[in-house]
Amino acid sequence: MNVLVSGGAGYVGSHAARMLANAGHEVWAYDNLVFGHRGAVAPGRLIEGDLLDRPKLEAALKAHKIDAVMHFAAFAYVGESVTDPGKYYHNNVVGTLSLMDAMRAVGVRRIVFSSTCATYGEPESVPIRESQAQNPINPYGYTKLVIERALADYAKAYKWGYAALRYFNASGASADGDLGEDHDPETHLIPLVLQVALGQREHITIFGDKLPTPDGTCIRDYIHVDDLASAHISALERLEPGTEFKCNLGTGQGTSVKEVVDACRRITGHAIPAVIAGPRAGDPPALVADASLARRELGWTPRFTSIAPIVESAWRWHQKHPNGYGD
Ligand SMILES: NC(=O)c1ccc[n+]([C@@H]2O[C@H](COP(=O)([O-])OP(=O)(O)OC[C@H]3O[C@@H](n4cnc5c(N)ncnc54)[C@H](O)[C@@H]3O)[C@@H](O)[C@H]2O)c1
Ligand SMILES: O=c1ccn([C@@H]2O[C@H](COP(=O)(O)OP(=O)(O)O[C@H]3O[C@H](CO)[C@@H](O)[C@H](O)[C@H]3O)[C@@H](O)[C@H]2O)c(=O)[nH]1
Repeated sequence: MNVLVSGGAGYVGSHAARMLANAGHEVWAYDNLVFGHRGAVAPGRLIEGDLLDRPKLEAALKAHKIDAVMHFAAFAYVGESVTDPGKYYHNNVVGTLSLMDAMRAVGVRRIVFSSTCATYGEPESVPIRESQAQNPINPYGYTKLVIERALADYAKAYKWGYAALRYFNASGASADGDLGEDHDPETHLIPLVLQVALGQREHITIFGDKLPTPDGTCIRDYIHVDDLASAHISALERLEPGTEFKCNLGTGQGTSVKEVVDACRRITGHAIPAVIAGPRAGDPPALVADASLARRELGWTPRFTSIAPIVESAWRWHQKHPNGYGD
């Protein structure tokens, strides 16, 4: 297939684009480079453009005879979405509608969308199944939920096939250490801990150690970025007009913040000082996927099921690229 990967210069999108190309698809990354990196895209495969630029999008879809879109482009800082919701609704909702309408105008009817477990808000129970109520507790989560709904409506009315994949915590890096996580500012736990091991930070701050979890720190479901990528490809290859997938993407395993820090200590051999602070506002104590639906519907199985190999892959990337992509 000819696939347009929006946000293809970003963290998850670049891994998916590379895996798609390796699987024999023709791939074009569409990214405005606000957070993305030229070095994360295969040479000659970047179309520099904004989601809100409808004419440019339509031209790209037409010129490359695009069959399907993988849509990663969005803003994803939960805290900033609370203080500046307009920025998030504009980019994530208006921007995505611009993309969807460009697809409609050109006749592209397959899309795989990056949703998030943040659409569930405070979960009713853990592990989280797709049937749980979606009540986001921040604007970022709402922007993703709005698009899930819009996709369902477009799919019904215009006979689209779509997948809304609700990721848990994307983590890790490509096996060769050439693609990885480079966010500025960085807010995610694993890269921050590894920056301590690289000597770029004094310590890691642990947000809360008296939460209702076995060791008192937050539990998350860390899913390797290449496993996310392979789930996207499985979904894409199953999309027909009228197909609808709404699946969690996680491992089903919870790992606490302390366990992540300990794994990083073992793997890097660095003492990694940790400072305990209060919990971060809006952080649920535990988020773990029931990942069985994606296994059944997408025929997908994550290869990374424990934190150590995920951290090992991230550590390879950070050692090889201590300053990220360097742009
Ligand atoms: N990283 C996670 O743990 C996680 C978890 C759940 C969901 N998600 C979702 O997955 C997607 C990818 O996340 P990521 O961590 O790779 O983020 P990222 O910031 O690394 O990548 C997003 C890319 O989209 C581009 N972009 C943003 N707005 C754009 C616009 N208007 N036009 C063109 N390009 C634009 C950015 O330049 C960037 O390259 C996002 O939609 C995010 O909400 C991520
Ligand atoms: O310096 C830090 C950073 C994080 N944490 C904790 O580590 C865990 C993971 O945090 P982080 O890596 O920031 O990820 P999340 O806040 O869980 O959010 C990510 O995962 C969500 C889905 O779970 C996505 O929706 C978001 O886009 C993505 O940022 C949380 O318990 C945090 O409280 C710390 O203790 N110290």
